[in-house]
Amino acid sequence: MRVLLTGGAGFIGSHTAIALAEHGHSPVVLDDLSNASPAAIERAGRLAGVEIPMVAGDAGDRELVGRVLDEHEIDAVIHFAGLKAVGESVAQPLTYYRVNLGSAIATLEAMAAHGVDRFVFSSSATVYEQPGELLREDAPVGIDLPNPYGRTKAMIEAIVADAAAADPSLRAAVLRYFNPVGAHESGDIGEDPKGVPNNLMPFIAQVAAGERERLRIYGDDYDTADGTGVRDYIHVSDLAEGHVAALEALEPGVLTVNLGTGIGGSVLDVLHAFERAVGHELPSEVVARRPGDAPVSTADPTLARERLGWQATRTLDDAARDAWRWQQRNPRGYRG
Ligand SMILES: NC(=O)c1ccc[n+]([C@@H]2O[C@H](COP(=O)([O-])OP(=O)(O)OC[C@H]3O[C@@H](n4cnc5c(N)ncnc54)[C@H](O)[C@@H]3O)[C@@H](O)[C@H]2O)c1
Ligand SMILES: O=c1ccn([C@@H]2O[C@H](COP(=O)(O)OP(=O)(O)O[C@H]3O[C@H](CO)[C@@H](O)[C@H](O)[C@H]3O)[C@@H](O)[C@H]2O)c(=O)[nH]1
Repeated sequence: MRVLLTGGAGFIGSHTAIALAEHGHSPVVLDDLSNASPAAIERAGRLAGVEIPMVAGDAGDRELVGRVLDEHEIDAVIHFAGLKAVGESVAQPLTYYRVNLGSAIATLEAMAAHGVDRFVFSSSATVYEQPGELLREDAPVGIDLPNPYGRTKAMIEAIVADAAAADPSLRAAVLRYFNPVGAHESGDIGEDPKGVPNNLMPFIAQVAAGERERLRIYGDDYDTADGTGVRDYIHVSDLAEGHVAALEALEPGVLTVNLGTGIGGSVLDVLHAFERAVGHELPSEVVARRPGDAPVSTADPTLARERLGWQATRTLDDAARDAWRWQQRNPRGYRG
C-alpha cells in the first residue's frame, strides 16, 4: 500500500515509516516540521533502503492533504500529526483543539473527497477515565480527563466513530499507545525533545549524558511494589510494527486497540534499565508527586494479539540500550 503519514517526521512516525518500508509498503510523509526535522525522514529512508517522499505542510489544510493523496496515489493514511505536550495543552488549550481536531477533521474530509478509505489514528492510553492495571479497550473513555491534550484524543476518537457510522466504506483503526520509549536499534533515529524533556526516559538519557544533574523521581509513596509510578513502556519499534499490523487488518468500521506490552515498569525499573545500559549508577532524588499522575497505567494487550496478530517483543533493557545509543550518537538530536 502507498501510505501517507501525517506527522510522519516525528518520533513514532519516522520509526513507522521504516517498518512500513520493511513490510513492502511505500510511505509518504506530510509534516509541518513544527516538532521534527527532515533529517529524521532522510535517515529513515537510508535505514530502510528506500526514498521516502516528504512534503512540508499542514495536515489541517484540506486542499493540501487532498493534493498529496492524489499526487502520490495514496491508499491509506496514518494520522500522527498533532501536538502532544500535556503541560502546554493546559496553558494553550485552544491551540491544542485547533491543531489536533483541525488536522484530524481536514485529513478525514480530504480522504472522503478523494476516495481514500483506510485510516489509522494515534490515540493514547490517556483517554481512559480510570487509569489502572491491564486496561481493556471497553473500559470507560470520555472527556473527564486531567488535561486538554487527553480530551483532544477522546474527541477525535468520537469523530472517527461518527465518520465511520456515516460512511460504511471507512476502514479505521484507533490505536491507544501506552508509553513509547527507545529508539531505532541503529541509534540513527530517536526521540528529539525540545527543551527540558517531560517524559521519563528522555530525561534519564540526558542525565546519563551529563546534561542534567539528576533525575527527579515524582513520588515514592504510591501503592505500587517499590512506591514509584508504574507505566507500560513499549519500544517504539514494536509500536511501529503495530501500525503495520493494524493497517493490514483494517475492515469496514472502527477497530480500537491498545498498543502496549501488558508489563508494568516502575520509575526505578526504568532508571535501573538505563543504568545497566550505561554501565554505572545515575544520580536521582525523590521529590513530590507530579500533579495529575496516575499511580499505575498498563494495557491489556490481548485484543491486539487476537485482532492484529501483533505483540511487543522487545524489553525495557532493549529500549534503554537503544535510547542510550541514540543519545550518544546524537547528543544534540537532529540539530547536531
Ligand atoms: N509519544 C507519546 O508518548 C505518545 C503517546 C500517545 C499518543 N501519542 C500520539 O502519537 C502521535 C505521534 O507522537 P510522537 O511522539 O511521534 O510526537 P512528535 O511530536 O514527534 O510527532 C508529531 C509530528 O506531527 C507534526 N505536526 C504537528 N502538527 C502538525 C500539523 N498540523 N500538520 C502536519 N504535521 C504536524 C510534528 O512536526 C511532528 O513531526 C501524536 O499524535 C501523539 O499525540 C504519542
Ligand atoms: O522526570 C520525570 C518524568 C517522569 N517521571 C515519572 O515517570 C512516569 C512516566 O512519566 P512520563 O514519561 O511523563 O509519561 P506519562 O505521564 O505516563 O505520560 C505519557 O503517557 C501518556 C499516556 O499514554 C500520554 O498521554 C502522554 O502524552 C505521555 O507523555 C510517571 O510515573 C512519572 O511520574 C518521573 O518520576 N520523573
